[in-house]
Amino acid sequence: MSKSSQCVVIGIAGASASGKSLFAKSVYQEVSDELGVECISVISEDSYYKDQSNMTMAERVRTNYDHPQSMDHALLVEHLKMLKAGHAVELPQYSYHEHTRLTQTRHFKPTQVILLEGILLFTEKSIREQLDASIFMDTPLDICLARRVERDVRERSRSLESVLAQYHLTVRPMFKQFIEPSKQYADVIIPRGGKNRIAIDIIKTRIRHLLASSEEKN
Ligand SMILES: Nc1ncnc2c1ncn2[C@@H]1O[C@H](COP(=O)(O)OP(=O)(O)O)[C@@H](O)[C@H]1O
Ligand SMILES: Nc1ccn([C@@H]2O[C@H](COP(=O)(O)O)[C@@H](O)[C@H]2O)c(=O)n1
Repeated sequence: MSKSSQCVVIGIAGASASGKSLFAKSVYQEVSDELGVECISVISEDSYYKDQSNMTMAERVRTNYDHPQSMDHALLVEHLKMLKAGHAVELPQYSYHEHTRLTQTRHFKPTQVILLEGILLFTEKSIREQLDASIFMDTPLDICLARRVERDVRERSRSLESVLAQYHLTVRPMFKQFIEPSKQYADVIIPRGGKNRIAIDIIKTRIRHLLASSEEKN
């Protein structure tokens, strides 16, 4: 991407397991198949969970990962500003097994469109100010819970008991306190989740327009 090109950031928020990643992945796959991998990329807010390498595993397990303070949002905002200015960043890599950042980072160059997905994105004004469009995945919580149980047991090495305990202790209460109220900041609210075909097509059309108008300017 040349420094004069625009870098558009589309935020995708919503409950855990509401389908944010799947939605972002589907849009990414289809846009990159059509227009090339160099024009679009995905960043997960989860990469910006705070580093906890100085804590014991017992302490890490007790962290409330659904509270805004668990995230290094200042670093995320700094990176978004750098990407928008045409500079590459060192993207942190996160381990759900270790509950902390990995030591290695990923060298990440700006693309014309960045899909940024995460539960707490709209709760911070400083992040909202960096978003060019905001999408909220409005999937019923019971469906999110069923999907989270399956995903966390399969992909995040969790037991059924730990997923349910965490859900009652932090995931649901923090959704009610922080995430659900942040829906008011969305430009588009998408029901049902990551496989909503019409929503994927609408966002793809918007991206095509953004890319076309950015080419006209250059
Ligand atoms: N519409 C859907 N139908 C069926 N499964 C879905 C749907 N949306 C998401 N999933 C599945 O639910 C799980 C959680 O979705 P994911 O996209 O990881 O959620 P999030 O990023 O919001 O936490 C994943 O295993 C995903 O494949
Ligand atoms: N060490 C961690 C870090 C995060 N979580 C949970 O992940 C959820 C956010 O990710 P999604 O892909 O589901 O949006 C969040 O609800 C945290 O509870 C975790 O369990 N362990």
